Amino acid sequence: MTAGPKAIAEQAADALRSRTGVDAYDIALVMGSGWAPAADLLGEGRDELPTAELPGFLPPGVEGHSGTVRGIVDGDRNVLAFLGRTHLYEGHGTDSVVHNVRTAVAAGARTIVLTNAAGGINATYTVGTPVLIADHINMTARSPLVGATFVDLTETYSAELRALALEVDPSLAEGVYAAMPGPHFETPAEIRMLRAMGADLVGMSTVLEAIAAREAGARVLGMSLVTNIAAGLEGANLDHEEVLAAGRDAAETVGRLLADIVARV
Ligand SMILES: O=P(O)(O)O[C@@H]1C[C@H](O)[C@@H](CO)O1
Ligand SMILES: Nc1nc2[nH]cnc2c(=O)[nH]1
Repeated sequence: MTAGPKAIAEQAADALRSRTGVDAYDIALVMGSGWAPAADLLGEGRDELPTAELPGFLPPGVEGHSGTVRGIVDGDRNVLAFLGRTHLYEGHGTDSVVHNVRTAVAAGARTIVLTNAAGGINATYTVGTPVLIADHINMTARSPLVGATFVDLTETYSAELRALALEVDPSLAEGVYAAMPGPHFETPAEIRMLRAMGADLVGMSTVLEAIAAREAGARVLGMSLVTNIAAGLEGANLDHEEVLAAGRDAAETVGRLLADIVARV
């Protein structure tokens, strides 16, 4: 009988421990498209290894997702940063999407920071705006959970962690993140639908990882970087290069913000 996803996450955590010599990580971050350079500001990188060398991880499938995991020493805390993620649209199923979070929890992390690149729907957002995720709308119609695991999602994105982030920058916007299956971007009609549903941001990741983190009892902080205005709300067409370029431009600002928030967690 093949090992279940949580057993594989335990194996990945054990492999991580033996590779880094770190017994437990305090906090884990997932760096979305364009966020990897921000990780350089999180503290002294001590270990870095390809995630594909750990059980259950797949090689990177998307430009801007390096497929490495970095162990960072931040004062007296051990921070784990996944420089990239696996997306649902890569077609490997939900367990592959949330394996990073399950491995981080198995390695001791009880705080998970999920970052992503997103399209801006809220008219007050401009490209380069970091937005705290207050809640999400899961339009993927998928869940990483199977069976009668009725996980409460009332406070998926920790109010305590959001308050900490707002202490760092009281001007931070907060918004609702809608996750679409992708990999295609949205039609203008879909963006109008999401806006009518109350979404401020639209992306293709994060929500399944957040659900898996909540099932595991970890606190979640979610942050989007608005890398483009969502389809149809402004003239320009959308492409991944634009997303990555916006991430590079904002890396210093969002990296410093993230470092200041992580230091308070
Ligand atoms: O990993 P994230 O959600 O940041 O990646 C975003 C969503 C798509 O995967 C890609 C589109 O450009 O960037
Ligand atoms: N679904 C979706 N994901 C994104 N990631 C970055 N920009 C976008 C966008 O406009 N739509």
